[in-house]
Amino acid sequence: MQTSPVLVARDVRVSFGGVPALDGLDLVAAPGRITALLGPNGAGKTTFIRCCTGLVAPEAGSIDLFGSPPGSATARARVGLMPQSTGAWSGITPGHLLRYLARLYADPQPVAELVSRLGIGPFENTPYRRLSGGQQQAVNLAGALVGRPGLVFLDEPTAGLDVRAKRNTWALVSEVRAAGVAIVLTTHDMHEAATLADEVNIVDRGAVTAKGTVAELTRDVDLEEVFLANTTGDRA
Ligand SMILES: Nc1ncnc2c1ncn2[C@@H]1O[C@H](COP(=O)(O)OP(=O)(O)OP(=O)(O)O)[C@@H](O)[C@H]1O
Repeated sequence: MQTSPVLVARDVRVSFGGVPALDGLDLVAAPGRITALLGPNGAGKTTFIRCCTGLVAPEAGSIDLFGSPPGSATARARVGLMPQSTGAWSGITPGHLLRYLARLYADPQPVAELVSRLGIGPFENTPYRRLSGGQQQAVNLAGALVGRPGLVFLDEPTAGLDVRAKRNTWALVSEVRAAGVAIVLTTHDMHEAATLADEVNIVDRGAVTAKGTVAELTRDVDLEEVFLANTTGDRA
């Protein structure tokens, strides 16, 4: 049975210095489904996520999260974000950061459970800026999930991870999906998209140029070929 979408974005438009970054992007995301956004560098994926989390105000179009606008109290309480990078110079430790974030939510996940599930324990008391890229990714993912979001944005969650860490992240993301969370995932890894995504949206120059399930999109060629056929990549 199809559930109602928790994210509905229509004709979203943003430009920076007169240059369009989002040029009429449409997207929906539903509970218990992984919706992948694939696109070349500079296609507008992160800008779209920033619009959905209230960090960038679109010039036109609409974004509805659980019936509320981005940045509203309702949306903030129910939406999690794993950004591509966070304040990497911070001296805060993962333990402090996660306990601080947990206090922002009414019914957070126990931090100890997340720390254990994501293997953060050995570096829980190390300042964030001293962590490896992969360790920082684990902390960022924990931060996105600590508030038990109904919708979570994962912006390149496995970029730079080794194979084992990547598979661990895939398993966790699949568990989160099975718990009924709507997941919007960006990745440059076509294998990751083919493995995880329920629906793929290919984004080029700020708009969706192809969408469908992996099976629908890859009837004749693999996902990499579909990506290349539907993108130009001249905006990086
Ligand atoms: N704050 C900003 N000021 C000016 N230009 C910006 C800003 N944020 C994004 N852009 C531009 O908007 C376009 C889209 O960038 P965005 O980061 O959304 O792409 P992306 O698809 O996430 O790329 P990548 O795959 O490399 O992460 C790019 O041309 C980028 O240079």
